[in-house]
Amino acid sequence: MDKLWTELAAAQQATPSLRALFAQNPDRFAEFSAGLDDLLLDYSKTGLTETTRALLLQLAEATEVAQKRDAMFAGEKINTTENRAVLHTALRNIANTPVYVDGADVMPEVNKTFDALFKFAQAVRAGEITAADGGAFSDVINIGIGGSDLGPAMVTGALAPYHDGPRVHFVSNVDGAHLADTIRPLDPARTLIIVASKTFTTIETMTNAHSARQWIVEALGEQAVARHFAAVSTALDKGAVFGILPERTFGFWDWVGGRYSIWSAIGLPVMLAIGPENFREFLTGAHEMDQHFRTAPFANNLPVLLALTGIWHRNICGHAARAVLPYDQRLARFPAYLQQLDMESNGKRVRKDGSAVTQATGPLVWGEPGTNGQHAFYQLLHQGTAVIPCEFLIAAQGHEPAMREHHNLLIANCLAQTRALMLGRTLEEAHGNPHRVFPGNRPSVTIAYNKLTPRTLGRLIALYEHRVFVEAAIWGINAFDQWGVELGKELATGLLPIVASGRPDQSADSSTAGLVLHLTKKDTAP
Ligand SMILES: O=P(O)(O)OC[C@H]1O[C@H](O)[C@H](O)[C@@H](O)[C@@H]1O
Repeated sequence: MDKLWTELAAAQQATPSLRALFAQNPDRFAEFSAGLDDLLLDYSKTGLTETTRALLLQLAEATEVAQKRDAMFAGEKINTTENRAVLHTALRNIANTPVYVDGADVMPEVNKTFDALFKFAQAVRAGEITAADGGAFSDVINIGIGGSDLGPAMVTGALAPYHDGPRVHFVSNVDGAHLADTIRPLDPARTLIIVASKTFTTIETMTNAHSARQWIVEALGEQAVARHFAAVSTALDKGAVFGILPERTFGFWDWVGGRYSIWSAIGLPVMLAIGPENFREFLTGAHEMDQHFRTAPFANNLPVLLALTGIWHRNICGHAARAVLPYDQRLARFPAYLQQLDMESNGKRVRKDGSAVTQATGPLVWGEPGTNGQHAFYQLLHQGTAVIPCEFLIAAQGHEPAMREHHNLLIANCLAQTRALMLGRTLEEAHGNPHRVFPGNRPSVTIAYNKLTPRTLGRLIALYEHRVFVEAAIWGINAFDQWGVELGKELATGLLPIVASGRPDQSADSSTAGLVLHLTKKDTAP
């Protein structure tokens, strides 16, 4: 395997510029793109050549990506540090083929849970499950954080044209401002609150849930809690303690990672907003990508190819970041969603066996929708000293046919950016003005699709999930644990009494002690 890395590094040195690659090969687009129906991955504007692509495909083989993929789908406990299977794919297994964990088929339980969820969502939407006063719910607040927030919040935003249910709001931050600003315009009598937490112990979510409970109790009385709350968790008993009825408590399983949980009961706010049928379409799209990932030859396999561009940029070219740039306003939260998916999964420094990695792992992932980003940070993408590979997402059609002129502008801008990054502008083309020179040769991939439907969104998310999987498989790391978030949580718990008392003890370092004193002194501001 070391030999492959060495050969890749040598081949990279010999790679012509993107300008040259396109000049040499008029068929480059056709040869360096792949698709699944209308979903197209164009990676021709990266430096990959036939040689380096072949080497990367060999690397995927040498690191047993296919075997690791099959082990995941088969329900093997590939999350070794937590001794768990990884089966978010079972949640969208609309083919309903059996999926075994510890010898038992999980599909009957999955189907039962979806039946209950869809029934609940439909009844709330139809005004059959009502608020304490017998009226319908007009608003829903999802209280959750991390995977219990980013997935449903992103998907709810992305599928706005399909909303025909109650308005859905999201509260995640423990900063009281988030809850306060969300509830201010809402009527507690018309509001359903979902407490979404895999563990039901996350301090931010529990704190927000208790304050929201107080808001309901103060306005409607203690007896209203049962009618105004629902819970989503793997710890079903903990919801009952909170006063949430068992029939409004929806479970999922330890084999669903938080950042992979949008396909589970965590998707309840989405089901409420767009309805069970559209949610099923969303699951169908993801299932189609799963099937593609399992069966397509690697040379045409979208998650594998997207992962290989990632490996090329991170490990062979040494680029530390990648930008995700949806030219799709409704995907505004997609970069934030991917930050958790990618960085919490692949921000690791030891392999599965505990040995230190010898290759760089997950890059910094960031981004904003275009065209907005163009007027903000694209300066650095084009002329900054760091090269940041970009991933553009764009639909052929918007949901606003009467505004085609807008959409044409969106497409033209997206393509112009990929072209500008690739071509750059020479000193000669810039008439000798160095400030107007663009180095160019900056790579990007473009993911294009017909329209951002529930099904397409399902495919897109599954594409990125499996991309993260393939990269982790090549690096030999566990993409499914997140021990790196624990230390901060432990220290916060230890600091809370000190902050509450305003009296740091001997154990605090001078910076922490100084900051505690500064932040807990009486407000003397004018
Ligand atoms: O759903 P919960 O158990 O409340 O967890 C919410 C989030 O918190 C944790 O800190 C993890 O880093 C995330 O992966 C998780 O999604």
